Amino acid sequence: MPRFMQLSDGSTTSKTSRPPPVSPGVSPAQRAADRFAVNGNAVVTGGAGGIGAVACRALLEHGVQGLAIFDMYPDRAQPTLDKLQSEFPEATAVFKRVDVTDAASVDSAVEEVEGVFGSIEILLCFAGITGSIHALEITPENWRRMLEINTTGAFLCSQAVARSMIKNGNKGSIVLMASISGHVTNYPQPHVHYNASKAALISMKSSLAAEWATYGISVNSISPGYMDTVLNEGSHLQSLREAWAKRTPYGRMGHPDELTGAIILLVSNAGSYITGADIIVDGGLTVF
Ligand SMILES: NC(=O)c1ccc[n+]([C@@H]2O[C@H](COP(=O)([O-])OP(=O)(O)OC[C@H]3O[C@@H](n4cnc5c(N)ncnc54)[C@H](O)[C@@H]3O)[C@@H](O)[C@H]2O)c1
Ligand SMILES: OC[C@@H](O)C(O)[C@H](O)CO
Repeated sequence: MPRFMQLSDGSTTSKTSRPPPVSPGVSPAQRAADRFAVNGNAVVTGGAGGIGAVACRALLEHGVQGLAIFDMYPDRAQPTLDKLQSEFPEATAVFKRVDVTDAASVDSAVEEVEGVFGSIEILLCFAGITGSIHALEITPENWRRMLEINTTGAFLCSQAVARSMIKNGNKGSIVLMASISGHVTNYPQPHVHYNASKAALISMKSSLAAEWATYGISVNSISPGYMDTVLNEGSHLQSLREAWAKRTPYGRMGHPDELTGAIILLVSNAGSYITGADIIVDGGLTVF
């Protein structure tokens, strides 16, 4: 599996090396495509549906060859996998039933994926849960579960994949799914545990970026605003959805596909000098 990006002019570059020199033999359109090409193999946690599944399609569109979805629910993952495999027959997409909070399950899935694909260059840590409970009513179990899945899970997956990248001498890119909830307090729904779990991810991204830069591994995060996914669906959420749209300068919730530009930037050669960054994609919600 390629350790370096193969460019259309025959040269190679790595995610963290300088951008390729402008080559006279290559058309501007091809250079533009090269800039956002994503080579290698990827693991996407929480990729069975929602934002994760949309991100999987974007990775394959941009050239990822091997894709592994780590998620809890095979019934949700199977239709996603079938669709991706039929749209991208030249790629290999696999599902691993992984609970991201279980270090042993994460380690063995990473080892298996390494065995199938040979290497892992990209990790998207998108598995997560939400939940609205007033702070006075949150139980220790509510608190621990939120932090375990959203924060500890992302750490365990990042650690396992970074160990694999370093062992194989691979450079790579890790993207953590944070949220505007890590920057500002959500309103009107109360969820201090969710907000804390996402704020911790934004901090974790900076620490990991600092520690792993030496190995050529970039670590960044994305902070979406309110996106139209099942996480935010249901008639009981209708009034909240309206309130969120109203608070957003763009006047609407975001579509998951509107996150893919930021994701591809962070894992392609276009992002070769970006590490430790958080990209807010929120229709302007956090400008106030
Ligand atoms: N939808 C939004 O508005 C929004 C905004 C900001 C951030 N986010 C974040 O984006 C991510 C994806 O959100 P989504 O809207 O697509 O939600 P989603 O519920 O559709 O997807 C989350 C996925 O994570 C998986 N998952 C949950 N616990 C897991 C575990 N222990 N192990 C493995 N997989 C597990 C679920 O099975 C699910 O497939 C989450 O981290 C969420 O916090 C969402
Ligand atoms: O901040 C927006 C999201 O993180 C999330 O969709 C919301 O907080 C769920 O209630």
